[in-house]
Amino acid sequence: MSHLSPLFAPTRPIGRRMAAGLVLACLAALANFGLLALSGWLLAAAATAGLAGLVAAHAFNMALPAAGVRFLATLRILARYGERVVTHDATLGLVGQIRARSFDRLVRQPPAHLSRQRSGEQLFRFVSDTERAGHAYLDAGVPFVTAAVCGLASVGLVGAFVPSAGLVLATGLLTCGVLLPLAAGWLSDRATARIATQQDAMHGDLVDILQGADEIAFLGAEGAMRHRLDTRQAAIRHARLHLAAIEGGARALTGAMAMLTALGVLACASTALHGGLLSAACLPMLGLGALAAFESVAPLPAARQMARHARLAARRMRAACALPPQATGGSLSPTAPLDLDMRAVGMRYAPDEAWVLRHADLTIRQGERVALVGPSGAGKSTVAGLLFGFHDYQEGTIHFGGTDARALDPDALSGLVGVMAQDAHLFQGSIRRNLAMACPTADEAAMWSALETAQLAAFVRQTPAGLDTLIGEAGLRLSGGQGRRLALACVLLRRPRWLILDEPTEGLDAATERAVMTALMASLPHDATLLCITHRTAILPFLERAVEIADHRFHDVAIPRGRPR
Ligand SMILES: Nc1ncnc2c1ncn2[C@@H]1O[C@H](COP(=O)(O)OP(=O)(O)OP(=O)(O)O)[C@@H](O)[C@H]1O
Repeated sequence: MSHLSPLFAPTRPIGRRMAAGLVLACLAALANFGLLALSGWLLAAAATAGLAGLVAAHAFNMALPAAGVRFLATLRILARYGERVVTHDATLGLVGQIRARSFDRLVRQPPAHLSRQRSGEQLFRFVSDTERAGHAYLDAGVPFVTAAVCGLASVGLVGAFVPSAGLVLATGLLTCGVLLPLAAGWLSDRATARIATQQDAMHGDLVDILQGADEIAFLGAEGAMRHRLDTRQAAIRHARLHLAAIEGGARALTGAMAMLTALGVLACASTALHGGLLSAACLPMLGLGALAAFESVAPLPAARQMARHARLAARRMRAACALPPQATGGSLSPTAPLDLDMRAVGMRYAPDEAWVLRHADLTIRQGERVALVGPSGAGKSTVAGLLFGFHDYQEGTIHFGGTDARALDPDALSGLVGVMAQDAHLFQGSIRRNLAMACPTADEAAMWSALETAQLAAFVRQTPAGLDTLIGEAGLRLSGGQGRRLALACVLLRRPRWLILDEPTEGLDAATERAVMTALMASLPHDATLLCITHRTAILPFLERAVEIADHRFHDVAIPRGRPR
């Protein structure tokens, strides 16, 4: 059970609902067993009374057992209905709780760790694995507990009438309720693991395909992608068929075993009948009761497979959430200047990859306006990621505002530093929604002011819906340049004291680029820092200092002078 705790341990209210669901499930199974057994007894007793003559038939009291049959039938219906409602409600609650807990843990993990995972696989873990793990109670726990309770009760009752029949029933139930699920589980574990692996990879592929749909179409790679998905799907189908065959075989064996056991129970009961130890009416009661007892063990091989699915899902969730939360607590001093100080930093994305930065020193003082330049792939974007913890570094130290960057509280940092990444994401919805996401407290005047600086206000004004113009998923209804300017407006709206802009004027014509840079520089408070990551020499004259990344280090370089026009 260690894998169920603490990520999967139910809260007290959910635990109570789970327990109530188990009680109702057991009640429904016991009512079913009692109903069949009592009906068998009633029919046989009525028949033997009828055969014994008119007096015996009149003396036979039908009312009480008939009322018992009606009571058990009603109880079975109500308990089954209640069981469905309560167990499903508890399961939904449990899944929701597991999702909330795992989300909480995932978001507190170091961004460097999160950014190394495939987003599709992360999505799968979060959606599917949490559901599977939460369903362990419904798909495996309820059937096993019900079978155990009903099995014990039926063996007890049958054994109370004829002990040898109880022994036969116990042997049959143990074979089908323990040995068969174990054997079925042993045979299906590899297929279950294969399904999990393939589904993991397929969800990763699907997200890749959705995100790169345009590129796949342009490259004419639809066939290759379809083939890849088909291959995975075929492997999943094959494994599922394997599981279905095992489950079907186990069900057939359970059916055969139920018949054999019922015959064995009847044989023992007949011996007792001949010995005068049992009345004839009890014979069908014991036979039907034995058959009814097998109804509760029939789902166990499938439940064992579900338990394995849930166990794998729980293990993956636990692994995904295993890293300790990002170390925080390095609060920034309100008086210390927000200087960035990198000393002898060495960074590479993986131990077997080339160093991006090595022995790299850089100091940027608060209020400086700096361009970070260098050839493509030199490591410019990596520097922004290092400050925010999206990438980890292996050597040296990075301090921001005098505090170790690794220990900085991400919330405090995001309040001070605004980053416009190279692939800045826009959210589906309106322009207003995107601006409000960046700064929920901003009023309309502030939104327009940020749009003015980003040179997007004129475009928004001439659209019929203005700020409420819908921009589509990931800003698809905007041009590349408009999307970047909206992303810039979002960052400016937060009025951060440090601004990191990765290619802010990418996709803009020369005149708009100049207008954006002029308005941006005019809007910055004098103590705000600007770090512009850029290839575009046209924006260098707007800045005070240029730093080039070459040979994995930072080098100050001269800015071509001449005032920007
Ligand atoms: N997530 C990643 N995993 C592994 N390597 C990466 C990753 N991101 C970048 N790199 C590698 O790190 C190096 C620096 O990349 P980076 O994006 O920082 O360069 P850049 O100077 O910003 O390039 P560009 O100007 O083309 O945007 C490159 O060699 C790149 O291949």
